[in-house]
Amino acid sequence: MSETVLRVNNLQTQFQTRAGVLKAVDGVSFEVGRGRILGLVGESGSGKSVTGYSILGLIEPPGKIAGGEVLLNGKDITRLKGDAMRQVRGAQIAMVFQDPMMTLNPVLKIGTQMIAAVRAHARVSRKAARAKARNALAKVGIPSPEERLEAYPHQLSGGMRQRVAIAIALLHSPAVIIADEPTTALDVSIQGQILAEVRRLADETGTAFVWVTHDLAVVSSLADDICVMYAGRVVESGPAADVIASPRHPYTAGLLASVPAEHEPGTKLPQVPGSTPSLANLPQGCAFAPRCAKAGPACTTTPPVQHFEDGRTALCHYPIEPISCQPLSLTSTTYRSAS
Ligand SMILES: Nc1ncnc2c1ncn2[C@@H]1O[C@H](COP(=O)(O)OP(=O)(O)OP(=O)(O)O)[C@@H](O)[C@H]1O
Repeated sequence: MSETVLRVNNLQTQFQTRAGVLKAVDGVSFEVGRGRILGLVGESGSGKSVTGYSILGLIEPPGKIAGGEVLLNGKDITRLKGDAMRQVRGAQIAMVFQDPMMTLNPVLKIGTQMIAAVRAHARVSRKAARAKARNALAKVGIPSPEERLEAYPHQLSGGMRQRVAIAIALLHSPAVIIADEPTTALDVSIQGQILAEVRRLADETGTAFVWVTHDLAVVSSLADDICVMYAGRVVESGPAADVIASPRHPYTAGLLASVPAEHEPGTKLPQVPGSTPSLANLPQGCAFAPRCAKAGPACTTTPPVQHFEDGRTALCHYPIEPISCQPLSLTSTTYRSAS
């Protein structure tokens, strides 16, 4: 296991609403090693994005981090405020959003924006900042980077804009990048190219990624490790290949069973039968029990975290026995670099 760069411990993020306190993230823990990619997967509303925003200190009232720690290279960043957090964000930990225009200003040239981003965290000349920006564009596979610096965002395709957003995130060689569904809106072949670049970048630069997605096909081929979230909790975690080959939590098994064999990256994860519960009205005990074929009498009480071989976990009273089955091929493309 590579050196841990991000450790999330018992993170709790809540929103005060008219319906009461919503526990959007309820005791989430995971860690990511240098150069590793963690896939954070689950249905809509499971708490993936709020987890990402919490790590970056981007939760605004009526939301708040109610407990837990986010250790970046061993230092708890949940305690940082204002400027101190802004210094960390962008330099040591960065975000890539689904819509690159969350990062890019439509009325400024790419070069102007990237130079400003470099100089926000480093005392360097404009010339040196421009060279750094050009290198970052080249690193994410953008052809003719010098020309692209002179372009406005609207002059680039969606895929190129997302590559620019990734290049901006990489400018300061952050320890961690949180990526929130950054390829979901893109054409499948462009998505495949970007995922291959991301795998290469993680391997070459050592930047760790937390990759938030609905799409198990993406996770199965891109991620080293998986956390499956349901109703604000991690219900299963472990090495991606092992979890996909032999899920131990009935929810993960349901997600996998609902993925067609020829599932293409970019399509939304089909739903497990039943609907996701309202966070304002969760059942007692296991939140998944009402949808679970394996639910039994114990499920009215909070399930324990079961620890299995190879660091795998499942939050379940009745975990599935390990099976030796053929590895499920969710996609014909793998995004692992050759090294
Ligand atoms: N500002 C907010 N106020 C109240 N509730 C919120 C707020 N932001 C998020 N939530 C709630 O937190 C829960 C988790 O949301 P989150 O966006 O993290 O889910 P997700 O798994 O990322 O889903 P999606 O993939 O659809 O974005 C949801 O029930 C959502 O309604």
